[in-house]
Amino acid sequence: MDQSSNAPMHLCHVNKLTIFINRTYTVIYSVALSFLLYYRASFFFHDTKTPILPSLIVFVAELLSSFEWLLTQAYRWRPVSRTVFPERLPEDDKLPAVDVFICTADPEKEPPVEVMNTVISAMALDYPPKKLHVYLSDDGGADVTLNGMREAWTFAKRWIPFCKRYKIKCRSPKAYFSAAEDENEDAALGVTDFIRERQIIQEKYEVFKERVIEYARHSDTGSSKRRGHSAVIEVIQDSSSNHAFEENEAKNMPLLVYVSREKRPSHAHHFKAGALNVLLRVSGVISNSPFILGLDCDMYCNDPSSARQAMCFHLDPKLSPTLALVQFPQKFHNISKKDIYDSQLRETFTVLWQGFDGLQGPCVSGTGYYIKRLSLYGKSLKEDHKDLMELRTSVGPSSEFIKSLLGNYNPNMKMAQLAETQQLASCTYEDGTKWGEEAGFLYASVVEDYFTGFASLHCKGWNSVYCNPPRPQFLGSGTTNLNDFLVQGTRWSSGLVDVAISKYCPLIYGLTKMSFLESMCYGWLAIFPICRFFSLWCLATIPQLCLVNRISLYPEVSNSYFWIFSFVFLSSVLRHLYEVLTTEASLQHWIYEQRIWMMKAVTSHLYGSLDAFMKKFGLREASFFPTNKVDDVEQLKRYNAGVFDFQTSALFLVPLASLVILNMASLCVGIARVIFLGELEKLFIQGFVPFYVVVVNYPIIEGMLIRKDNGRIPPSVTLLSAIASIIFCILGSIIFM
Ligand SMILES: O=c1ccn([C@@H]2O[C@H](COP(=O)(O)OP(=O)(O)O[C@H]3O[C@H](CO)[C@@H](O)[C@H](O)[C@H]3O)[C@@H](O)[C@H]2O)c(=O)[nH]1
Ligand SMILES: [Mn+2]
Repeated sequence: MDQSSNAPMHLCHVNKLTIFINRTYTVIYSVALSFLLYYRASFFFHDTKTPILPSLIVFVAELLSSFEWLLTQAYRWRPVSRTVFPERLPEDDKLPAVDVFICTADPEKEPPVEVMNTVISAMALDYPPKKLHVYLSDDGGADVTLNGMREAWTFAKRWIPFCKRYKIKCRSPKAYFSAAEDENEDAALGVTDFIRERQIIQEKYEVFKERVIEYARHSDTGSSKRRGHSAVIEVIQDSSSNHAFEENEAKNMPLLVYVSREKRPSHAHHFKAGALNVLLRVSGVISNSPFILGLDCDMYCNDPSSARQAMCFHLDPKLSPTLALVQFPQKFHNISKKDIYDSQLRETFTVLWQGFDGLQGPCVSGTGYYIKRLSLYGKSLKEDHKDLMELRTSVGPSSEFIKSLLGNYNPNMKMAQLAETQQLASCTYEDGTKWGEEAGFLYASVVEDYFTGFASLHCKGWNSVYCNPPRPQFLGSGTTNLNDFLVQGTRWSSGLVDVAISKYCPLIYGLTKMSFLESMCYGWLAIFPICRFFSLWCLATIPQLCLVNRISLYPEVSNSYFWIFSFVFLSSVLRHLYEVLTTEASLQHWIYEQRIWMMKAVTSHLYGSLDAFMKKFGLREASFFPTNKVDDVEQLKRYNAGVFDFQTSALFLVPLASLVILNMASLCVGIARVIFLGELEKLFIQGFVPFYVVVVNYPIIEGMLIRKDNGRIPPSVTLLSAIASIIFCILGSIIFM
């Protein structure tokens, strides 16, 4: 390791050409948009024949989507990418310690074998074992998880040395053994010892897996257990010994700790943020590492080098004083070539986060980040932390924990500390403290990651970086059916809109606390669900209703504004296509995104926004239903074949189907008018809107009218939707006439 040289541990690349293209586009498109909005606005003064209401609604929709578009330009202002040189890090004994936090909540939706694979992969990170501590938070309080951890520990004692000896890259045993040989890039392939040993380990893995499955069969995984149970904290170790730290050192094993916080139905538990805060406290009195790797239970380490890669930034003296976290992208192991739901979240992790990175850095993205512990303690530490009384009111009464905060702390576990963890994980510990408001992960939104990154980190002067190396460092399971996808999208929208309509709205609160462009990025995330559901609902109904009622909303072909509208539409579509193609996705994927973007806007974004408003007015309670990580064989088959699976709630299906029916009907009226009245020139744009909606959403039509399998849209839903769109059409006509 060359420590003496001054070579940098990381580089940041600014792509000048991309920046030039992006900024030029922003300018040209802004001009076109201004003309478009001018056309609309002047319409109210000149045209007195046309009813005002439809034009007004369309105008508001256009204003909102223009505003949304403007905010996204911040992400295009200065995208950067980064390279790291972990080989230039200091010696192992100079590396800081890392605590890994893994959260699981429900053994039925999150298969224990997979969760254990994540645990094992984290234990096998390429990092000094003495400096690695893995904590699993189990909100399900399930026996299978605790027993699974004990089994995982035993298996890891064989697995870790094997991985290290043969430099295995993929350290989740499940992923490793299920990959084809050439995918694993095994350096020692062909060496007889290696082949023999791999065989033995594979058998051990099968035994381990069977035992966990067996536990799951007999374990109490009922929902009553999930809602209420006492705290269980256990350092996993061999039953014969009684000092985990010394023993681990001898065996070159990282520390492994099971944490199931106390939960009572009478106490709000604040979902994942609550779980993470318990982990912060419990780990504080056990290992108290200065850095934390946050992982979801399905996100296994696909490459052991992530900790070292992250340290390339955290140990850079120039960056480190203000650097709160290094974020890796979320990537998924189960993405189909025909990713019809855009489960890979392409735009977020290939375009937006790079743009964020060129400013003050991306927000915390839930999983796959290395964060500085100190940055999470909020106000309590940045200000004078010698005032003990104030610390007590802020982080609670535990003196062991306060000792850990003050830094003069020797992380050497004693029984007393372990007893202290019971108190730290109890559901009353946070009463009257600042946990969730200033300290730790924040509770005000179910997208705790986004909100914490915003209010606790970037607003307080911390920065972050985004590291997206060619080999994915972490791989999780993406959603593979429409239902999970829309439910997840609804939760995200709800959590984001929570922030938009709170006093923390980034477009106001953020302006004085961070750079203007950074607050635009945060602002876009908070308000896009509202903008999109509103503008999409309007554009999917108003021009169509007007077409049926012979009200004209757009300029005729002969009008010069026709070209403005055409340019705005075509260039945005082509711009999207360009981004899709330059981020290694296919032409087909571009259509998938256009479609799922519309589908999400009229369902998830709508319901999420409503949910947020209802919570605000006290009409609903916050909820967090973990995403299902168990694949239904049939649904998975459809996803892989690129066929929509419409087995989801009618709440999602009816809006989708009704809107498509309405658009089909208005398209027919439009065609009739063109044929019989020769109104092509007059109707071009207004007829094109439903045409585009129908073409892009063809799978919905197929699901209603053509398919006969289980995944189609049930006839009853189609009927209901048809009735809904007829009623809508009649009501609309009455209002607009
Ligand atoms: O009460 C809860 C609910 C969830 N979780 C865990 O939180 C993680 C994320 O939940 P998941 O169901 O996978 O939700 P996703 O929508 O896939 O998660 C994304 O969005 C969340 C915010 O809504 C972020 O916290 C996640 O990191 C991010 O991956 C999982 O490990 C869960 O076990 C808990 O620990 N306790
Ligand atoms: Mn997830």
